[in-house]
Amino acid sequence: MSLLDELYRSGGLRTLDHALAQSLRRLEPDTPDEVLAAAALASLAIAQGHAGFDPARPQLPGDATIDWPDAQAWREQLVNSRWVGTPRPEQIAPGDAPLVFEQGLLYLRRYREYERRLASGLKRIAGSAVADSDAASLQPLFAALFPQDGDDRVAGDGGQARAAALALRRSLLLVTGGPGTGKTTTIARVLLLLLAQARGAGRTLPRIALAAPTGRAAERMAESLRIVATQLRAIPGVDAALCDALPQDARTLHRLLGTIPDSPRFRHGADAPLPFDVIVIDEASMVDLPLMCKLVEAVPDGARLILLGDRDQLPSVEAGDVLAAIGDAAGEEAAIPPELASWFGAGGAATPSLENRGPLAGHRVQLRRGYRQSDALDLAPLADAMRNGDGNRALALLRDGALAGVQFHPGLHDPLAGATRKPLLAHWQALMTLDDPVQALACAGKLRLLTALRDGAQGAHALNARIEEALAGAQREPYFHGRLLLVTQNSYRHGLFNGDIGVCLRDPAAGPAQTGAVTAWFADGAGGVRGFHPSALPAHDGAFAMTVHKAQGSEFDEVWLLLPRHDARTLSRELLYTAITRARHALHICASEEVLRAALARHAQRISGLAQRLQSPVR
Ligand SMILES: Nc1ncnc2c1ncn2[C@@H]1O[C@H](COP(=O)(O)OP(=O)(O)OP(=O)(O)O)[C@@H](O)[C@H]1O
Repeated sequence: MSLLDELYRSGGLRTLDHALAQSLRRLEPDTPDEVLAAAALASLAIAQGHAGFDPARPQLPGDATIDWPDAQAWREQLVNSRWVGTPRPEQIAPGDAPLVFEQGLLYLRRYREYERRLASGLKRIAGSAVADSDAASLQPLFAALFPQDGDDRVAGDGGQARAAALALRRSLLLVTGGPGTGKTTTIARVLLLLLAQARGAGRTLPRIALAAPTGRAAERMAESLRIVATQLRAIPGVDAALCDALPQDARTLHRLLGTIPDSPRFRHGADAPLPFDVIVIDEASMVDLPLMCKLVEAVPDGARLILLGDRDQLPSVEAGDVLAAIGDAAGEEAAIPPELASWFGAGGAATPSLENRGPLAGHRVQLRRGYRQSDALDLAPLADAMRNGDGNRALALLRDGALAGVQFHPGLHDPLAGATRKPLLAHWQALMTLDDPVQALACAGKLRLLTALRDGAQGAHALNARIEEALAGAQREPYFHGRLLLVTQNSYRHGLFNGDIGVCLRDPAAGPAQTGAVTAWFADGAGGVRGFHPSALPAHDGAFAMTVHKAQGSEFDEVWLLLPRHDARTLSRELLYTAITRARHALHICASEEVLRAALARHAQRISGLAQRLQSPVR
């Protein structure tokens, strides 16, 4: 049996992957079987979140054991195939070859081009000079925003102040850090400095855009920014008029770039750059390779791009772990620009030296200290252990039971049965007693059951069905009073986005038999709500339980995390870290020790050539 047939029969390939290989065979029947198989695997790689396929690390989903070809011989066959282009790194791949072999990876041509274009776009932004100004005039405001005296908590570990200083001097900046390390707080201060800088130089104020990959993340970003703006007004030496000029709203990346109906293209791109001088993207770890490429190409020359994110979270579902690659290429830490070192007193001189001299060196700051303290939840030690994949430490902490707000239920595979059923259902039953949409949505955000899987007995679908039945009976109406909904598709027409959560409420004046009296309510992002007839909604699911992937970018007061009975490839330390950091006040983990340990031993690693491209000098 040919390798391609073996792969297809094993069930690991998708029909699409197989069809690509078959079409190459039809066009040229002599194409070696290994080349066809590699083409199918390059197509499958995208669906698995990789940018390309590495013949030295072949793998299929499922348990099939395949006798893989020797990696070196396989590579040679690929580079000698007419279907495979081998352009130089900065060269556009030839249009007549659907595949590209480069840096040891076989790419679908389109994804290789996304990587090449993204790398070249990031280098363009990193290399462009920022508007020069008299830095000294900003020093008093900087000192007010980032006091350097040891007692003041705003000085923190210096990471926030360093990020701000760098943002003044760099047109590309990556600010990474875990939840509550002050990314939004810092960026609000940076924006204020940039506004003050422009005003001091007599220039028009910079046009600022805030965006995030999902509607929920954009809403959270805008909310945090509004809170920080209020705090900033109270700082002596900060001009309230400048605080008023801070942006109040954030949008999704799709909306920022301008979707064109039924097209993967956007209105803004290299030919029609975004009309902004400063572009800040939150939750950048969720942005996939094609979208980041399109964003970066739409950043106008001379504009600033600031990416905020937590690289330890799950990478985007689609291809590429872009934030991690940019982080790797930028190196660990950036030094304070020498011209601003005096702002940091004695500490300014002791800045890290830059070992890494690539084009992105000096463009990243990692915020390390967490500020979002809750007396109710002591999450930091567990989050650190999980982030580092330290199974022994994580389990010791969980078994010990000494972390406030964290409860471990070892071996509990069904929280909807036994002693945990009642308290879980009680929360949603309380939701069903509410009539006011604002209150109901606030109540909805308090508790969420998170699962690693979508399908199967422990998947989000089955759990939602069981919760819905428990709440409203087997004969329930599809949109019963108190049902939670999760939007699974972006709809610009509705202003509803993948990940948005809504609640169905019956009009209190309507009789029980009255149909059409249920409205699905969603937050409008400005403290209000918007109602939709359920039949008019874009694609949606139930939302009492949801996958960790869907919960990314959201937070809940109480999180119940349910892991599958048996280890699964989707489990990883990034998935666990993302899940537990969704909790604000209480966290319950239902899992066996073996599955937790196996998950923490696995990295949600993505195969990509981006970091290497970003490290090579600009030509
Ligand atoms: N230097 C600081 N001193 C005191 N409090 C701070 C400091 N930085 C941030 N905080 C507080 O910590 C909390 C979290 O800050 P912020 O929302 O900016 O973090 P974040 O990294 O953007 O979080 P997330 O990843 O959840 O979006 C806020 O309540 C903020 O006021």
